Amino acid sequence: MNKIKVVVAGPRGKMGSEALRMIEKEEELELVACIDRNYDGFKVQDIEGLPPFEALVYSDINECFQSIDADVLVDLTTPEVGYQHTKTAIQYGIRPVVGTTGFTKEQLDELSDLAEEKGIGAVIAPNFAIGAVLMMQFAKWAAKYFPDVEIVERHHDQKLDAPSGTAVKTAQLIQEVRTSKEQGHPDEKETLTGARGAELDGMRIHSMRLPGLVAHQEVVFGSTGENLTIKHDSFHRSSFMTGVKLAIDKVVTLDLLVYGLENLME
Ligand SMILES: NC(=O)C1=CN([C@@H]2O[C@H](COP(=O)(O)OP(=O)(O)OC[C@H]3O[C@@H](n4cnc5c(N)ncnc54)[C@H](OP(=O)(O)O)[C@@H]3O)[C@@H](O)[C@H]2O)C=CC1
Ligand SMILES: O=C(O)C1=N[C@H](C(=O)O)C[C@H](O)C1
Repeated sequence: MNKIKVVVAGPRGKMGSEALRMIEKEEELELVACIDRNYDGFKVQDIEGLPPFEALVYSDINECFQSIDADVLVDLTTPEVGYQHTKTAIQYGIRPVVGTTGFTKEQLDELSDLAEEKGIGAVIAPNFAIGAVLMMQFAKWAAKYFPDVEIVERHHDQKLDAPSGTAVKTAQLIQEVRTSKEQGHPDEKETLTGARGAELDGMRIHSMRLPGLVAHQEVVFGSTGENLTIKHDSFHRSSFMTGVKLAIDKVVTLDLLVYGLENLME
C-alpha cells in the first residue's frame, strides 16, 4: 500500500498535536516532516508531549520541501503563516489541507487561482468537525424560510481571529439563499460600539472568548411567534480529526482548490 506522505505545520499547537496523534493511528498516512519555527533539526519524538515519530522538523518550509518527498501539507498555524505556507505548498506541487482560519476573501481567491493554474488539489476548511459542517448546511436550508438570523460563536480565549472562520463560512452559505435585508430596527443605534456585533450582508455575528470553551456556535433564526436555533459544540479537538483525515484522502485526487468540507462529503 502506498502511504500518503504528510507534513504538518504547527505540530506543537492544540490542533497540530491532535493531528499528529491522528496520523499515528492511521495506517495509510505517514508523517514525513513537520514545520516548526523553534525546533529546526530536531526529530518530532524529541519534542516534549509529541508522539514518537522519527520525522525531522524544519523551520524553513522551502528547505523542507526541497529536502523531502511529500504529498500533502496539513497547516494548523496562524492566518499570516498559514497563507504563506499554503501558497508555498502549491508552488512546490504539494497539496495543502488547511484548517487555519482568518484568510481574507482576496487571499482565498488568490490561492484558488494559483491551485487552478498549477493543477494542484487543495482543501481549505474552516471547520473539520462533521457536526459543524452539518450545522452550517442545516442553517443554509433554514435561511430560505427565515431571513432574520444572528450567529453566536463561542471559543477559547487563545483564539486569534474573530469572527471565527466557521461563523464567516456560515454567513456566506446563508447569503447564497437568503433574501438580502438589514435586520433589526432601521433607527437602531449602538450606545456602546460593537453592541450589535459584526455585520455581513445585514446579518449579525457575535463572538465570545472565554477560558474553558473549545468551539461552539449557535445560528438563531427569528420569525413571527417562533425561533429556530441550530447549535453545534466541539468539546474536544479530536472532533476535527475525521474531517482532517477525509480531506487528506480526498486532496490527492483533486486538481483544484475546494473551500469547505461539505464539498467532499457524499
Ligand atoms: N478548521 C478547523 O476545523 C479548525 C481550525 N482551527 C484553526 O487552526 C489554527 C490553529 O489553531 P490552534 O491549534 O488552536 O492554535 P495554537 O495556537 O494552539 O497553535 C498554532 C501553532 O502555530 C504555530 N505558529 C504560530 N506562529 C507561527 C509562526 N510565525 N511561524 C511558525 N509557526 C507558528 C505555533 O507555534 P509557536 O508555539 O511557536 O507559536 C503553534 O504550534 C487556527 O487558525 C484555528 O482557528 C482550529 C480548530 C479547528
Ligand atoms: O480556533 C479554533 O479553535 C477554531 N477555529 C475554527 C474557526 O475559526 O471556525 C474552527 C473551530 O471553530 C475551532
